[in-house]
Amino acid sequence: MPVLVITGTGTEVGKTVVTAAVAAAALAAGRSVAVLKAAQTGVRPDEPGDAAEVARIAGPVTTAELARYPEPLAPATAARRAGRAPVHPHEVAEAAAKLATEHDLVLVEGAGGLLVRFDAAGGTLADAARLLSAPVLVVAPAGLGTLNMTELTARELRSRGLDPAGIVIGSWPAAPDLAARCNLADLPDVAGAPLLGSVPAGSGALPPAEFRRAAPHWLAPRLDGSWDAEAFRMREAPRVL
Ligand SMILES: Nc1ncnc2c1ncn2[C@@H]1O[C@H](COP(=O)(O)OP(=O)(O)OP(=O)(O)O)[C@@H](O)[C@H]1O
Ligand SMILES: C[C@H](N)[C@H](N)CCCCCC(=O)O
Ligand SMILES: [Mg+2]
Repeated sequence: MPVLVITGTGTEVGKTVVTAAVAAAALAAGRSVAVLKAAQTGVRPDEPGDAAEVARIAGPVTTAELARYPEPLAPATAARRAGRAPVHPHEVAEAAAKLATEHDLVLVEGAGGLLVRFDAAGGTLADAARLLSAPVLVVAPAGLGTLNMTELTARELRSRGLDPAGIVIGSWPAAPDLAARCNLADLPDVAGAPLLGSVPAGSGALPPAEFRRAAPHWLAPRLDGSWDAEAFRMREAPRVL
């Protein structure tokens, strides 16, 4: 199933920008793309959320958002405080599976890092990825502190039988410092997964046409949507179909 789950080492690491880059690369390769933001927090009803931001920058993708809560918090906390129903992992998996029947590629963006809770039972994006048997892309920052966070995320994925498909650096500085430069060699080692690209800092603010032209060059070819199950070593049939 053509679902790629996009998580990160935390919030504000560039998941949305990376999602847009992957979407743009897939669109440029002639593929149809859907972007599912599992739960959007910290955005008012009249504001564009992450999925809309991807569409703005990357181009014509189908967008979906399962719930929106105004406070900038973890979805479970924001839902509880708003007195609203949370989003459960099986709902994320079902929505992604449905979109996958109609698109060549479905990108599922979480909220914050991998273990951020979606519901009061402690359900997370990792649970949704597991239900989908989907590969998980890990977005990481460039600099010091990244190795530990990335290894923790990759280990957690593996402990759940999930596959860290690779790492993408969400915001690569124009003048990378020593730690950022060293991370290029060390990240694949600590994560046990390839570095599949890096998005230059500031590119989220590029004119969309320029972003779309450049995006395929920031990513390894397999992230343009031409990847298949084998490339991402998917091990099991999807459970929600
Ligand atoms: N490569 C980039 N170019 C431009 N801006 C960036 C880039 N990476 C991150 N940013 C900026 O940093 C902030 C966080 O990025 P982004 O929204 O992609 O993070 P996120 O990981 O998706 O966070 P969330 O957990 O809220 O979904 C945003 O304001 C975004 O505009
Ligand atoms: C509001 C923010 N931008 C994200 N959407 C939610 C991030 C939740 C992080 C929770 C945590 O890890 O402490
Ligand atoms: Mg985001």
